[in-house]
Amino acid sequence: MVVLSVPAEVTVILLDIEGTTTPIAFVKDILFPYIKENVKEYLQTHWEEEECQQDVNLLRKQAEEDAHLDGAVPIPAASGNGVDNSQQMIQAVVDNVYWQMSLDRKTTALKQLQGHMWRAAFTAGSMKAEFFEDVVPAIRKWREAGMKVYIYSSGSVEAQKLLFGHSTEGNILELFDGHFDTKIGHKVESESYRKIANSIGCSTNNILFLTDVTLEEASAAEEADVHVAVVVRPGNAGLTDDEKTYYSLITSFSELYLPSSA
Ligand SMILES: CSCCC(=O)C(=O)COP(=O)(O)O
Ligand SMILES: [Mg+2]
Repeated sequence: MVVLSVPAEVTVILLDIEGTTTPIAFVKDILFPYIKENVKEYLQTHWEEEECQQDVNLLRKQAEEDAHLDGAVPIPAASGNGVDNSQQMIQAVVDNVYWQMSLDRKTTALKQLQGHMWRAAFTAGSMKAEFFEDVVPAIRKWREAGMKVYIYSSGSVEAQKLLFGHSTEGNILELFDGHFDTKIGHKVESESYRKIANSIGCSTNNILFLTDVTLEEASAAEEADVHVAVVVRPGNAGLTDDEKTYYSLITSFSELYLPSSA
């Protein structure tokens, strides 16, 4: 088995979700289709609720920022009352969500609505998150060895808690010391990793970030002096020969060797 030695200065392991703890197929074939199939009905049912209106306002602000992009779908300002107005607005939000999802955008606005929508499916037990089989045993071992373990995903913190709280392995939220999402900054910006270190109360070089995305995520983390290992999983995007040479690669969390656990 390949073994990757974790530098002695590392005290925190920061985990991506999609393609790292969880198969991309679970996200693309279960989580995202659920949104597409249910977004219209969800908006119609919850339209008058404050949480739903906050989600719509955030999506509208994002749509304004996106106005210059090819194919962007505007969400008009609420101009009047009445069923027709609400139905037009709902259709605009649905079209905007579909457009953003067609580009796999990671905007806070889209991720917030998605998190709220998944709540019903996870809490009803009709959806259970999946993890690669090495994930839970490895995290338990890291914690026994004294590591802190955090999640950093584009999925909202609320969605992350649903995922880890309702999984095929039960509720495993206790395995994490905390969660970060795009509210701290996007995963492709190195400043986000500095803010995470600051929030945890450690230096960036005390963190090892595990992700499947080399271009921009791994590189942004590295730029902030965070240690990075790229996780190669079935279904993940392929890596170039240069990326394979440049990055430390693991195919399972069990390949990480912690000197402190020897
Ligand atoms: C609770 S995570 C749901 C998956 C998701 O929406 C997503 O964007 C995953 O992004 P990641 O940063 O974990 O690759
Ligand atoms: Mg990922």
